[in-house]
Amino acid sequence: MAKKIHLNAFEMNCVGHIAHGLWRYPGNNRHRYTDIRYWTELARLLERGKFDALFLADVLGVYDVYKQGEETAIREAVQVPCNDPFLVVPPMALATQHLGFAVTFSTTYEKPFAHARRMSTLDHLTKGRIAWNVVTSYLPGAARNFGLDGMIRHDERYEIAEEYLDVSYKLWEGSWEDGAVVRDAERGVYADPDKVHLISHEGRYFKVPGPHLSEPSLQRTPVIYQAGSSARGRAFAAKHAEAVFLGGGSVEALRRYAGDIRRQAAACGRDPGHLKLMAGLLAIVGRTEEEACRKLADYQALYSVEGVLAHYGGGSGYDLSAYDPEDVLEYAETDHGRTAAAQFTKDSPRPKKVREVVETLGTLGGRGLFVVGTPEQVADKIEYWVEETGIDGFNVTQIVSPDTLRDFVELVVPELQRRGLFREEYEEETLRERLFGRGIRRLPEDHPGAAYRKQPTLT
Ligand SMILES: Cc1cc2nc3c(=O)[nH]c(=O)nc-3n(C[C@H](O)[C@H](O)[C@H](O)COP(=O)(O)O)c2cc1C
Repeated sequence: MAKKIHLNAFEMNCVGHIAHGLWRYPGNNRHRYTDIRYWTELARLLERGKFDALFLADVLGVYDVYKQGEETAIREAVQVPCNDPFLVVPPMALATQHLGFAVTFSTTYEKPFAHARRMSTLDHLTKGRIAWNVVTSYLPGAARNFGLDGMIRHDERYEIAEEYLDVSYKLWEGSWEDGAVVRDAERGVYADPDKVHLISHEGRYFKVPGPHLSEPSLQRTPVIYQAGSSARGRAFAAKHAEAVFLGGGSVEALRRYAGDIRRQAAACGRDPGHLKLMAGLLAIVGRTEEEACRKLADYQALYSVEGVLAHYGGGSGYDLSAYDPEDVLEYAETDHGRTAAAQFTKDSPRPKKVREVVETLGTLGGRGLFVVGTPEQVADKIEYWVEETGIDGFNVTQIVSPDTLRDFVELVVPELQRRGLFREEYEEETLRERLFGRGIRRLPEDHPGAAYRKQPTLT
């Protein structure tokens, strides 16, 4: 039987997420991101399309590498203005019954104790439909906004993330026992103190005695997503992630990253089947090929190269305005995102001149899996990419809102369902069950967080 794929919508609480300049496209609703109804309408659309989840990216600073300043990012609305991704989840959860929500949150700047409660609160309110996309951030402005002079070194950010997750697992899995909450009105006992434990964490970066402030939610630990495909990022994903948003713009890079993460997961004692690997997908769909191509031409005419270069500059650390266009872009290690830095250097099949990289970036779809065509043609490419790379699904990027995702829901999803590649109905209650099967509400036994369930009382 054909492998069923997983679909997330890839979004961000801002005007210019990925398709920079397209806020000018007539009828684009992106400017409505500050209206709560924009989000509930989007959530209902995705639920109509039986999507697994809405995946919300986030950053905590302004992109200021390109042309050594923030002007371009602000003028072009490159992920600024940008609002908090957590706060749009409750209204969307109220407007839906099944759709999951994966929210990006960085382990580098805010402490784990308050974050653990925020995630437990959302897991309660969504009835087990919440996921956490674990990132370590890559913008110098974010570091400055949290009182640092500059970014913490790239690999040390992942060391902090390791301890951050340990604290989180202890709070989610090891503090409140099942059955701690008794709600015994006659005896006047809401919770049994003997079943609520300190976590007594003392580590290199965090000191958290506990106990957790939230009572156990359906999933306890939210589904753990991770996005960051550097060598250190892949090692982190192999140990912790249940779902990975892979970087890498080519089939070869995706295949290599996917294989590496699965091999490393097995080496960590995890069943590689307990990780779902997703790639970003830009799909422009028409009822006819001509219609799809006309949409592409209209979108391309408004696509902002300046905006894309500002985005790429922050992600990779490379200010392409400072290079000679005829120079070959060489890999240089920075503390920004190393997946982005590798894309046109180490991951490129041949050396690329800066001029070529700018041309590629300036072309819609230049950075990843991209398809323009009829529903059948899009489904054909989706089948091909899954077979060629071994990935399990996609984060479907919104170009024009809500057109892009509405086209995908109304035209591509039925074709995928017809081919037996995608669910026709939601069957599971929680997000983790949707990814791994009915009854699997909590972390599997082979996940490092599960170890804290077995630990003796920590008080
Ligand atoms: C596909 C993809 C999506 C990402 N999305 C975000 C994001 O929304 N916010 C963020 O701070 N970092 C994001 N990152 C970057 C990493 O998660 C992380 O911030 C890290 O510093 C850079 O990762 P890397 O060097 O392992 O690529 C993303 C990376 C990839 C590959």
